[in-house]
Amino acid sequence: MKGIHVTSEIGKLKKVCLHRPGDELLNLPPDELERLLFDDVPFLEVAQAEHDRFAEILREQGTEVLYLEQLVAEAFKAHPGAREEFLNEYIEEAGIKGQAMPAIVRDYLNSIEDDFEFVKKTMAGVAKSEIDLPHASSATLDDMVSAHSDKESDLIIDPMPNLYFTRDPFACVGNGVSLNRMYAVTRNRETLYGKYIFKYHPEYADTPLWFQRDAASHIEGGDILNLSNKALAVGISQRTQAAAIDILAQNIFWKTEGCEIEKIFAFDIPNCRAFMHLDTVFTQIDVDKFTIHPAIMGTLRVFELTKGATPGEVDIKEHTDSLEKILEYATGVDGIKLIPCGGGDPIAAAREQWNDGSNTLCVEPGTIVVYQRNNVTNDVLYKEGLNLLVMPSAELSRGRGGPRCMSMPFQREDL
Ligand SMILES: NC(=O)NCCC[C@H](N)C(=O)O
Repeated sequence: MKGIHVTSEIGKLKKVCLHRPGDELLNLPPDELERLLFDDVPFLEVAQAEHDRFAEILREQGTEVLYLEQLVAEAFKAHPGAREEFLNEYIEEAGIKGQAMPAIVRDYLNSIEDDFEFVKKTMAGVAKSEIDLPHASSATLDDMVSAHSDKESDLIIDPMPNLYFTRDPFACVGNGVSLNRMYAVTRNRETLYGKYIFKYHPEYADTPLWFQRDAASHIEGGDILNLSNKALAVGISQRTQAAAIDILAQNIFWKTEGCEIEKIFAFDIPNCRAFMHLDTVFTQIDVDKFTIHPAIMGTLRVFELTKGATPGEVDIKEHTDSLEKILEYATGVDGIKLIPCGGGDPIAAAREQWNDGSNTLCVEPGTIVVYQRNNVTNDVLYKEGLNLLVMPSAELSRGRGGPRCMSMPFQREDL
């Protein structure tokens, strides 16, 4: 089957998009970690081995694994001119200082003939040591200072270390995609890759977009959960603004064709790094089960958005029932059970949520990929009868994301 098809969080996973961590993790300057939204410098070789095991686990379940970098290279191959268009946009958004420097870096990147290597290089970033820096006669003062001053970074273009969290820059909903505008500049550049896949890739070029990367407000895929073909949950979080959910609702209900979603449930979660997205505190693992970080219970407000009666109108109401009841109403399934991360121990819950104990990837109802390190939560899940596919996680978890964050389903079987 061609194209995108995702109508739940749990239907059998047929195709998924990953990104194998690459040289972008070698270009991570330790004193820039906060700005780049990363928490440590991982050991690349081990991170890649862990990631390869993740991909292998998915293939063992019959899932086709697609790689973001490969899809972009295929889009360039299929459409002459796409690579040049991408490069122009990439250079414009790369934050390169000086007037002479952008053209120099552009030529340098363009000299990489192989599309796949070219794409990976744009992801890795560019260091000053790689190119001939401009000299006084051919450059502005800004070029000179940024190229040669010790006070400046050793990098001309930042790496994109968060790319292996393919969940966030775009999100598949039904047969379309929310091409996101991200909270931070460092991650907004990642959405360019999705833009070119959904514009030029032979299998995905006609995908409708429910959100555009130049929107006025930000939304990230970790906040978008497909509860059913008719219902979406979206977090209001550090990364997703309520105003972005208004835009999404307008697009889905009124401005675009082909989306089956009739109800959007907005979950207002605390605004902090540990809970950056809804999927860091809440993921669906079976028809009637969700994992949840207990710390969000009690503070959570849930709003329901539906199509209004007159063009452009969206009706909004707040739900005051328990979360279980709201989820029963939203999914149409009775007897919803919430399984707390950390098994009820607040210290274990906080520790394991920090390492994404609530961030599971469901490959079919009741079968989930989890990080090995979250043993307290994993024990609880075993006892609840879940089938756990356990993956190594010492290095990948340093980026603050788990199996759901590291995957973007392109196709799931309908339930
Ligand atoms: N869906 C997710 O929760 N993704 C994890 C993203 C982690 C990344 N370091 C970030 O801060 O954006």
